[in-house]
Amino acid sequence: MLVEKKAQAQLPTEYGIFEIMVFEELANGKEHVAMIMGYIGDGEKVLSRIHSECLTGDVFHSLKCDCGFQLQTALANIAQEGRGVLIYHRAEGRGIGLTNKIKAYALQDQGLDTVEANEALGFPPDMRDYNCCAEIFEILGVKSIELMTNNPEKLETMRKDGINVVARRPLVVGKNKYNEDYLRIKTEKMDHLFTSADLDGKNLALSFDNECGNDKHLHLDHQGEIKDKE
Ligand SMILES: Nc1nc2c(ncn2[C@@H]2O[C@H](COP(=O)(O)OP(=O)(O)OP(=O)(O)O)[C@@H](O)[C@H]2O)c(=O)[nH]1
Ligand SMILES: [Zn+2]
Repeated sequence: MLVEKKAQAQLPTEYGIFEIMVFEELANGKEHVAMIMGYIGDGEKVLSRIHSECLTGDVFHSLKCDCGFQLQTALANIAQEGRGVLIYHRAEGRGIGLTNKIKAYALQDQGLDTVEANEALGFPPDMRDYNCCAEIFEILGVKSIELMTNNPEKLETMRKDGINVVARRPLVVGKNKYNEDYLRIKTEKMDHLFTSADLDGKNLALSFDNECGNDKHLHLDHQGEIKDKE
């Protein structure tokens, strides 16, 4: 047993009403979250997302990665179907934690890419493992999933751990001039499943007046489009 369910309640959100459950990972005390919408029923073909924690992207709407855009889109897709599960996997910074991720960002400011920055800090490019997520699906009675991801390792771990992946739904949103390299490195060095059309495709229109963008409020809609807000 990798995780233990600790708490559950209803959580109304702007996407609709979810059931939120907290699972403690026994090996390290991490509190993973499952957001469940609708009736899981027979557990077949459940629209799902394993979302790795990214404080900067998810909370502060950073443009340096695509995480925040993916989180919003995944929740919106689940709401559209009225049934699904999002696991919020507490693996900040691909498992190296927030402090080290920000140290890696500082190295990226000096020209290193995401993989080189991790390595310069003495870490492998990606320290995540998804076994606890498979166990959470199992506890929820989810047997087969349509997984929203571009990461082949998530698909492989689910299959190995007995969760049948019936389909992959690509999640390509939020591309902009600040995360172009980050997305490219994901295909070139991490085997993520982007097409060249995804990478060459249209960037978000950023409507900053300055490079910091701190003189305007920006509104991000669910498709990752950025619009001015009054
Ligand atoms: N170490 C490190 N972690 C990062 C960096 N940028 C984002 N992250 C973390 O990367 C994780 C998300 O991983 P990604 O590679 O963007 O995407 P993924 O989860 O593997 O794949 P998808 O399912 O397609 O989203 C989050 O935990 C982020 O905090 C970075 O430059 N360095
Ligand atoms: Zn991110």
